Amino acid sequence: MSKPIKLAILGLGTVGTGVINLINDNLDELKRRSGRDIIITEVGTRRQRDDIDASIIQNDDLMAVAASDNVDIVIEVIGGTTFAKDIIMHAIKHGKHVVTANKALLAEHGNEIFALAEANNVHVAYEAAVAGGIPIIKVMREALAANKVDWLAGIINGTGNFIMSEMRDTGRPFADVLKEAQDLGYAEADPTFDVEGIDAAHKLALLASIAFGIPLQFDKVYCEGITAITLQDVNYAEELGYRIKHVGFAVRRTNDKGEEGIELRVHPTLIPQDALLANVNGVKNAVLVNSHPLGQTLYYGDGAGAGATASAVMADVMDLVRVLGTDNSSQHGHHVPHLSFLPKQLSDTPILRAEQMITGYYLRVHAYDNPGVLADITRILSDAGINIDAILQKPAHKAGQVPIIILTLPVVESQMNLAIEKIEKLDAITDKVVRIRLDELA
Ligand SMILES: NC(=O)C1=CN([C@@H]2O[C@H](COP(=O)(O)OP(=O)(O)OC[C@H]3O[C@@H](n4cnc5c(N)ncnc54)[C@H](O)[C@@H]3O)[C@@H](O)[C@H]2O)C=CC1
Ligand SMILES: N[C@@H](CC=O)C(=O)O
Ligand code: NA
Repeated sequence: MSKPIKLAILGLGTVGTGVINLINDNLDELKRRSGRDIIITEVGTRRQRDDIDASIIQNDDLMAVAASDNVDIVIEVIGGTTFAKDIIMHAIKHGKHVVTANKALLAEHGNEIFALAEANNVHVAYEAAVAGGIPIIKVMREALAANKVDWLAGIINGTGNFIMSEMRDTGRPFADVLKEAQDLGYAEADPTFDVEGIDAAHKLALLASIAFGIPLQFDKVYCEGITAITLQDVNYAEELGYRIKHVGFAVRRTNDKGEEGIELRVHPTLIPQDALLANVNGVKNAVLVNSHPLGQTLYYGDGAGAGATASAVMADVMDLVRVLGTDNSSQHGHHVPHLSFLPKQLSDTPILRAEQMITGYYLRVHAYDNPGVLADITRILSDAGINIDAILQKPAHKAGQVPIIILTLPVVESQMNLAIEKIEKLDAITDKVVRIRLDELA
């Protein structure tokens, strides 16, 4: 019988505890699939825990655990981008394979971390970092490896989707639902990462790199969260046959000169109610990938939570167990490149600036119900070359002001900015124009 595979878990919060539970529950499955005993030898924890097996060494010196001779694979689930980075670099330098759920760290420092891993002939696996339990990294790096990806669109933050779904279905207040998402273990340590779209932007940066073969560029992802979305807009969108979802888009575009660019954006967006992504609710995530020649494929499941995330962590461990079991465990043998494409083959295709992005729009304009105001607004839009798809004028709600809802066809953002500036200067307009993107891609 081969030697057991020895794991260290750094951080015993939601995910770390989920991994211990999974191993206890499914030990037999793991062994029958890998042919090896998989044992946790050490954990890195701030406080001693009396609810874990006495054979596991508990250590508050995480650096020592990461370099221990008693460990083959280091699982980093402490989160954050400073200490977690030091510790992963330390583990790599000590020849350990690493499994991490830390999308913030990889989105911001992945280029450096992956390069160090390659130089040290070890792997950094990160299935849990994107869309929780959905095996999207494996799918994109392996199952779709023969395809050229044109675009992908995904609901990739469980907390945000849970909040949006609950608010729409029950009218519960934002803060109340966020608290529940935290209690369920879905939210980040700092939940502004969830509700301001930062977590989704981290995940989109990772997905885009493996989809298009570009270096990680989190700083170029356009990012809007869900905090400005009101129930009023949710309801108007529903009246018009749309649902508002927080979606990440990575889209390859070619301009009329044949130059390629990539749109990377996360934001709330209206999508048709009968679209698949419109019906992904609660903590579920979904990623829709359009690739050539396969066409569209959709991946769906729990995007957060202890069990789902532990499933992804342990799927990576199982892959590494197989690598460790081969004679040649180096990247030249059985290793799928970290970003799916060979490091020297990553391309410098530019990421488009926000003003160059193309989407449709939902506009909510508040105006005094004067004769001609609607004509003025539609003239400004048509002068800017913007096609209107639908208009809804609601009854006056305060002091003779009417909300006017306009849906437009796709337009370059810079054009829409100019049109909105002109609309806001009209005398009859009382408030800033509310704008939410609308995307038929999803
Ligand atoms: N909760 C979820 O559903 C998912 C979480 N993730 C990622 O997994 C990672 C962990 O997330 P959670 O388990 O939810 O967080 P958590 O906050 O529940 O757990 C983190 C644990 O690490 C410990 N820790 C932090 N710094 C430490 C240090 N210096 N020494 C010892 N212990 C330390 C904390 O005390 C805590 O117990 C994060 O990177 C997160 O983004 C990824 C996918 C899903
Ligand atoms: N906070 C994240 C956890 C999983 O990545 C989320 O809610 O999606
Ligand atoms: Na995943």
